[in-house]
Amino acid sequence: MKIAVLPGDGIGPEIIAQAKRVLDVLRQDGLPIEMEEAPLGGAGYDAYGVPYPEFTQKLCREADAVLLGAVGGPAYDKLDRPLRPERGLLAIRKDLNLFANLRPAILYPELANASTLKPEVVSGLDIMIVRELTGDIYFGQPRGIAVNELGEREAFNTMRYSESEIRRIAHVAFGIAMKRNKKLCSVDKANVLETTEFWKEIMIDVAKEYPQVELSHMYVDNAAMQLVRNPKQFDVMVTGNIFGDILSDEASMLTGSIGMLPSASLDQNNKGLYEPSHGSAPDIAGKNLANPLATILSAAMMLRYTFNQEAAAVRVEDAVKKVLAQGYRTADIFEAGCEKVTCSGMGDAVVAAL
Ligand SMILES: NC(=O)c1ccc[n+]([C@@H]2O[C@H](COP(=O)([O-])OP(=O)(O)OC[C@H]3O[C@@H](n4cnc5c(N)ncnc54)[C@H](O)[C@@H]3O)[C@@H](O)[C@H]2O)c1
Ligand SMILES: CC(C)[C@H](C(=O)O)[C@@H](O)C(=O)O
Ligand SMILES: [Mg+2]
Repeated sequence: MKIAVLPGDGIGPEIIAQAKRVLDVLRQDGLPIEMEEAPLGGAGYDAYGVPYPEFTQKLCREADAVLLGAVGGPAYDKLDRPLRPERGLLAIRKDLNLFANLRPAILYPELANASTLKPEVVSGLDIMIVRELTGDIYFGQPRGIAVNELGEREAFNTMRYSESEIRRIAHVAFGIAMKRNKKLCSVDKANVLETTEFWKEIMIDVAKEYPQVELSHMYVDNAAMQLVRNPKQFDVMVTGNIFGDILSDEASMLTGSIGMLPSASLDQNNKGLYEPSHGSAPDIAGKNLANPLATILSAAMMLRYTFNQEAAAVRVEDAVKKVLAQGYRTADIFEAGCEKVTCSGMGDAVVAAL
């Protein structure tokens, strides 16, 4: 089980350290886990002058899975666009063909009060957001900032999806729906954008191969509203790269904190990159305050999706449930009556629970 570990920037190294401790426990208990580290994002720029260095690329290509912290930070925001940390993240997703991004928003019962929504709105929540990750306006050409024919500067990006790109993510989403409650909601803006009108057409076509799945469609603006009005109407949601980026951050707050939302980014063969859905949180970096649970839960997803180690994945998830039941809380999910712990303190608790 060869894992490339990319701590990244900001809180990345702090949260990755805790996930590594969890994997160390599993290794001591017999899983053949090998971990090797490499820099990505700002750390890549600092070490090699580029956000996705060749050294990192080679390690990730050779590994079975990649565990990533987060990238980015104010120190790098003034760099030329191709050198910025976020470009490193997009590059690795594209390079490894990680087109299927799974972002499960699950509310642990103990955190019902940590959500900013009323407990009855979110209790029992279990949504899987399937986000297409290597297409859309993120990668579409042409893009840029240029002077137009009137001599004025203008900026442009291109929303683009090919039929095969939509088909393959549709199959992933329908496959997941088949294993869950056989309900899939495809989110688009087909009333305005041709790209997503086409998306909807292909979703309807692929649905013929999954007659047991009930497919519905929703415009993205309505979906954003419904996610806070009545999130439990959703089971599996599938959408494009940009809408999925936004809706998954929104869904994270249903679970109490963005520090709770893990993710898996998979290729056709379930090789995957696993990372929390949140960013490098520069405001709390270096203070040992970050919530490491999204990263630890991402490691659990890695055990499940890439390594087929369901029992080990459940063991990690159960350990997370246990520490929450024991009342341990990082600052982002803290409530009165609980015990506030640091990032490494939460790691201690999870290791003890394991
Ligand atoms: N996958 C990634 O690597 C990724 C994702 C999103 C943003 N980013 C980058 O991160 C930087 C900061 O972006 P941002 O501020 O918009 O988003 P962010 O997710 O880093 O932070 C948003 C807010 O959530 C809090 N937060 C995030 N993760 C947390 C955790 N684990 N525990 C407790 N609190 C947490 C932060 O303190 C902040 O207040 C930017 O450079 C951005 O490009 C990277
Ligand atoms: C940092 C950024 C490139 C990234 C994205 O937009 O995909 C992030 O927001 C995410 O959700 O993983
Ligand atoms: Mg995002």
